[in-house]
Amino acid sequence: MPADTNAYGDIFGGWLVSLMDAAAGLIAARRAKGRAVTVAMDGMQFLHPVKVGDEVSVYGEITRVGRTSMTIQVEAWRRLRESEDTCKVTEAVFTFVAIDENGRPRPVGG
Ligand SMILES: CC(=O)SCCNC(=O)CCNC(=O)[C@H](O)C(C)(C)COP(=O)(O)OP(=O)(O)OC[C@H]1O[C@@H](n2cnc3c(N)ncnc32)[C@H](O)[C@@H]1OP(=O)(O)O
Repeated sequence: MPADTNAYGDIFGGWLVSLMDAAAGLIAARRAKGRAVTVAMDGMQFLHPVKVGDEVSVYGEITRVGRTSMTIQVEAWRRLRESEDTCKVTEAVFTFVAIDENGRPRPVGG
């Protein structure tokens, strides 16, 4: 069986979560100007399947900045390979914490 799909050709949810985590991590590192780690992922919902060959796009934005943490809303969208049809397949709220070289939380800064 392919590593990223089930027997019916649907992408595993974990593959999408990984993509979304990576996207949120990019946003967090950029905002924190340094290393940031995932501390929580909330509100995950899978609304539609993704098939092999679909185009997947991931969008994220920071919705809150705390002292050391950032909340990032992430959505994944699918476009059918041979059509303009798109739909949101999943969304989640990620919390990242900026950390220092010892792995301890550090202020995100202004
Ligand atoms: C296991 C893995 O490999 S998972 C993938 C990668 N992620 C990791 O490795 C992270 C592992 N976790 C850790 O190292 C630690 O939990 C840390 C460094 C992220 C946080 O350390 P803590 O001692 O819990 O820090 P602390 O209690 O001071 O909280 C830091 C911030 O995170 C926030 N926070 C902590 N836990 C949560 C949570 N479950 N949900 C939302 N926010 C949280 C706090 O509110 C605080 O935010 P603020 O400073 O903006 O007010």
